[in-house]
Amino acid sequence: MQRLILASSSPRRKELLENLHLHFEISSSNVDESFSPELTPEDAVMELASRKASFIAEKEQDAFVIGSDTVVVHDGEILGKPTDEAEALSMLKKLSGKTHSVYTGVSIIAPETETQFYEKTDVTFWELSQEEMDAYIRSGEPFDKAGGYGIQGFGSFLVRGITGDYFSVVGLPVSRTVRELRKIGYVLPY
Ligand SMILES: Cc1cn([C@H]2C[C@H](O)[C@@H](COP(=O)(O)OP(=O)(O)OP(=O)(O)O)O2)c(=O)[nH]c1=O
Repeated sequence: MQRLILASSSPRRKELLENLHLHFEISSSNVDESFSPELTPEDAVMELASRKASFIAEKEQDAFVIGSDTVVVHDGEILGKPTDEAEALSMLKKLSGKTHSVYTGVSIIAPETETQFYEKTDVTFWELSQEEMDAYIRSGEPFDKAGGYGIQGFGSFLVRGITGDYFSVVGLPVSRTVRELRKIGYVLPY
C-alpha cells in the first residue's frame, strides 16, 4: 500500500485533496518561509514547496509527500500574508480594479525522485470602495491568506474574473497534481 502525505497545515489544501478521493495523511511542515528577493515568483513558490515536502520526506522515506506554496504577485511585487489591518488594507488597495497573478508551486517527493511544478492564475478584482475593503478586513478573512484575500470565501465578492486554475488560487492545483503523481508511479484509484 503506497502512502501519500500532504505536508500542510492549510485546511483548504486538505479539503482540495479530499475532493480527489485519495487516501492521505496530513503532517504540517514547520519551515522557514523566507526566500531570496532575487528569485522569480515561480522559483520562490517551488523552492518553498520543496522545503515543506522535504521537511516531512526526511522522516517518511517510503511515502509520496506533497508540499505547496502560494503567493500573489502585483506589479512585480510578491505579496504574502498580511500581518495587520494596515497591511491588509494596503494590499486590497493595490489589487483593486487591477489584474494580479497567483502562483502556486508544488513539490512531490517520492522515494526516488522529486517533481516540482507551478501554476499561474490571473485574477481581476472589481474596483473596491473603502466600505467594501473595511468590511472585508473586519471579517478577519485576509489574515492567513496570500495577498490578503480568499477567492473561495467572503472574498469571492472582490473577484471579477480569473484566467487559469481556480483551485491553484485556493492553494493546490489539484488536477495537475494527480497527473504528476501518476507519472511518478503513484497508483490512483481511477
Ligand atoms: C489568493 C488566495 C490564497 N489562499 C491561501 C492558500 C494558502 O493556504 C495561503 C498561502 O499561504 P501558504 O504559505 O502557501 O500556505 P499555508 O501557510 O496556509 O499552509 P502550509 O504552508 O502549511 O501548506 O493563502 C486562499 O485560501 N485563497 C486565495 O484566494
